[in-house]
Amino acid sequence: MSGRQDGSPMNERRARISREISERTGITEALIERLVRRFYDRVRADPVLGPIFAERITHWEPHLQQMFAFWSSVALLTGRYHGRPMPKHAPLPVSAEHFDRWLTLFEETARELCTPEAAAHFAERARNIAQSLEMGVAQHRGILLAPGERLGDGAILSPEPATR
Ligand code: HEM
Repeated sequence: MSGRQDGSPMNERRARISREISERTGITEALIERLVRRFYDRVRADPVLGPIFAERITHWEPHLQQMFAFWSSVALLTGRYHGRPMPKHAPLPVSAEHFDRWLTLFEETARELCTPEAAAHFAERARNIAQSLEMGVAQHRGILLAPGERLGDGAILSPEPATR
């Protein structure tokens, strides 16, 4: 973690960008903290996702702190997060249904706590990251997903044919 907040032009520029996003969307560090805490309360109570987390996370507070930094970096471009999510997710026993459930709970929580604009800002980023994590999980199993394809239990789920 660098965590250094000197007055360099780079840091000033980053701070200005974060402030602009915050003013436009209403997203603040305090809102991120509320969102993350409530989201993981739901994840832990969820029959599909709860057991996967329970097996891997015993101390929740450090994970939550890491997720505050992650969402601060993703939503406000603060650069607070320095981890690498892909290696942590690639070996998980998950498929499309887990990512869909994760996104449903996350978006529900965001809609409850945020303005529509902030909820959309979070949801768009969450979907993109979830998609790339799902591709990473697939690749870890030797499966290359084409655009629109989803990861089934060990197999590929083909995209639905377009309905007209
Ligand atoms: C199938 C759905 C998901 C499951 C079951 C899952 C599970 C987990 C678990 C168990 C960890 C802790 C890993 C460890 O410390 O060993 C973790 C960490 C993390 N997850 Fe997920 N996750 C899911 C989806 C997502 C999505 C969609 C995002 C982002 C939008 C995300 C972001 C993160 C981040 C940033 C970390 C911290 C990684 C680090 O720096 O250590 N996860 N996840």
